Amino acid sequence: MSLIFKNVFYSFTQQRQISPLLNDINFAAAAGEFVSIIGKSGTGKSTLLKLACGLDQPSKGEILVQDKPVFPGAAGYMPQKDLLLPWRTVMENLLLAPEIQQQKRQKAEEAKSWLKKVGLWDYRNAFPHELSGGMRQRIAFLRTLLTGKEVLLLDEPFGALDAMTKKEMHQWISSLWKDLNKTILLVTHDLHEAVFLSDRIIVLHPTGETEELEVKLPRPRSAVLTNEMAGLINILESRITNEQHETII
Ligand SMILES: Nc1ncnc2c1ncn2[C@@H]1O[C@H](COP(=O)(O)OP(=O)(O)OP(=O)(O)O)[C@@H](O)[C@H]1O
Repeated sequence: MSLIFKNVFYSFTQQRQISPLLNDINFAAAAGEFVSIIGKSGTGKSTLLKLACGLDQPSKGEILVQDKPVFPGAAGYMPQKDLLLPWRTVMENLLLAPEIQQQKRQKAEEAKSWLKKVGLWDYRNAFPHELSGGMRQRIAFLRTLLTGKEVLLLDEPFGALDAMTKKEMHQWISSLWKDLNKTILLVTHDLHEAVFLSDRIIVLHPTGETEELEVKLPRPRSAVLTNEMAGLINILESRITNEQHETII
């Protein structure tokens, strides 16, 4: 397993609620699996990703990334905002982290090859303000890929994009991911996105508990909403809105 949450509890010290924000979270993501986390606002999705990044410690329980206790930098992280530095070109942004880690020369070839592969080579010397929202997110995703980590944590990366660009990004990530063999944990509010991209969806409830839904639809998946997809989205919607939940599967 690439990522394991074992009996994880988490409370903020200054938290007003009596029960913990995350309440005995258990799940595992296999190598190469695409898992999404959905849930109402404030249920702790971003907190869960923060723990998976090793940026904070659970109050109780264990988090393993590739069979080792998580540490900062064990997984690649992509936030909702692309955080590209406006004064650096696309290539310079891609090579920022390698530069700090003194791996710029080794990673430069890899960065070039990714830019060519995804059709952004002509933009290598462009500055972020010269790119569309979708292009910026592609660069931000490539930057996460260049970390070379097996586990990638994506926190609502397409949340700020318009509907059409978002759809294009779904197709793009999905076709890229099938050859990557990376484990992806995606936090999203978009149920269609979760169903289109995921092998498995974890619903985080306000009680701090979870339930899971396996997405058994064959790939590549239809860009147009099918009856099966709509059915799954309905199930997820009812699970999110109904706090008195029973197990889905
Ligand atoms: N540093 C903090 N100290 C205290 N409480 C916090 C802190 N950060 C977040 N919280 C609270 O923890 C809860 C979960 O926050 P989190 O951002 O993880 O939720 P989320 O499910 O990702 O929300 P959203 O869907 O709105 O992004 C919220 O009620 C939030 O107010």
